[in-house]
Amino acid sequence: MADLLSDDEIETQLPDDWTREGDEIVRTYEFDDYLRGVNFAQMVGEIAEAQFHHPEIVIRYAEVEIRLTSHEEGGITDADIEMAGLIESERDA
Ligand SMILES: C[C@H](O)[C@H](O)[C@H]1CNC2=NC(N)=NC(=O)C2=N1
Repeated sequence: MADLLSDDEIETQLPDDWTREGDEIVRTYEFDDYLRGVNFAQMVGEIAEAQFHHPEIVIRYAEVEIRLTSHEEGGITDADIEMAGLIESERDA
């Protein structure tokens, strides 16, 4: 059971371009077209399965919103921060 992060820990550990919204960390990625977003969502899903830590993924036209929280802990933990970092590194790949 991971510990909930403090407000300061979240603030300092949140990757660039991610924002905190209550018990979630959020980022919206923009794409040139819809299917690039769909493909990105698939990649995020694969990371989620590997990590066994699953975000909410909202696929819109030319953008994908990712929301992360640790449901069992009821807030933001290291698992969320780590997942955001993994998504960022895949996005940059
Ligand atoms: C039973 C529970 O859903 C599982 O242990 C995992 C699956 N994926 C999960 N994903 C997220 N974001 N939070 C969880 O607490 C979580 N729990």
